[in-house]
Amino acid sequence: MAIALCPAGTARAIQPYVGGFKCANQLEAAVCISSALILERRQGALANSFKRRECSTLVVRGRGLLYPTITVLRRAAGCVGQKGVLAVQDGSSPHVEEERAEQAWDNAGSPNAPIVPTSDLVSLQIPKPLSITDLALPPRHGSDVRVAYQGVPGAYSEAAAAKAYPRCEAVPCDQFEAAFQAVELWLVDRAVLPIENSLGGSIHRNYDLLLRHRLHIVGEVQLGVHHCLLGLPGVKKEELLRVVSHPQALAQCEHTLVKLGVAREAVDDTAGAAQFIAAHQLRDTGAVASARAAEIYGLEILMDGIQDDLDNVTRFLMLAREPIIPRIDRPFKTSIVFTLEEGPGVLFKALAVFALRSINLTKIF
Ligand SMILES: O=C(O)C(=O)C[C@]1(C(=O)O)C=C[C@@H](O)C=C1
Repeated sequence: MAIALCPAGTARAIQPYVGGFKCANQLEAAVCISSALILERRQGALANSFKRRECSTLVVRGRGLLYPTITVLRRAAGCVGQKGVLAVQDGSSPHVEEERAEQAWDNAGSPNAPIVPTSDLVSLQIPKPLSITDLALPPRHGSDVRVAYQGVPGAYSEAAAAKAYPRCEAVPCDQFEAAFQAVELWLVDRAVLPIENSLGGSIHRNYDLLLRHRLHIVGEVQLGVHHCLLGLPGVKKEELLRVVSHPQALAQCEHTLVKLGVAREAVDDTAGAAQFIAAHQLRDTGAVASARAAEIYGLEILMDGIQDDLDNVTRFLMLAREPIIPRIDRPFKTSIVFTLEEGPGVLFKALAVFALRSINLTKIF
């Protein structure tokens, strides 16, 4: 199953809706959902019916800022009980994404229900498109969830993804922005985001990312982070002049690194630091990273368990396009962001809302 979009080659992805592509004054989107369905939307008019056809493609077309909403896609997917998949186009060369629809969607609407009315259509921002070349998409290997993480293989975020979704396909992204966009553009199902560490505290930058994007927290996982000092084979730790790693990892190993008397340099992720040393054969440079990173990049473990506290735990959030609707049969954790007008006692009053309903607060940020 495959889709190619926008023959003119000017399509731009629209965030955060699935399959939204703005092309000049027209919108085109396509999603591949099954081998037996086409959703047709006529130019300039709102379609209100789905047509079943012998075709492997679901296509939605419209003029202006129409957008195929998740409702549309869900409903369409409901026709065949399969999950939709999206193709992305950037610039003039058409990119085609292929994927098997593997998961049945919950609560898919009736195929005959009306499409979202025009009044519901909202203006959408048009972000810089994420191109397929920005995010290499390996084959699925039968895994059931694709999880984007920031870093390269061997990063702790990859381990967190595997802990949360043991059969997942972890998709490396060079930046958190790319991981978020990958979810928003339906290239992956989830993104994993480190949010807090037992030694370093809150990761403020990532809280800001949560505010800037419209993804929802659907889970969390706590991972024991066991840092090693890595170097090229044959190198002794006394020979190191500098150590590179993610700033959080460097902070978590402060005591050891101070004792070693090395310069510290921050890079994007721990495993990336290991990869960098291996790629440039840097004999005077060490990396703070996982034992798995040592294995992947052919480095030696010069010191093991170098974090300042043996119980070094990082909490990671799992993000998805859609929220989980909390059930009442078990407790759910919810994150709320709000602002208050300046004034005496306003914070007290806001918190009273929770206290009066016996809602336990685990963290105020
Ligand atoms: O660089 C990595 O390996 C990451 O997964 C990032 C990260 C972080 O951002 O805190 C995750 C866990 C550790 O606390 C150190 C680094």
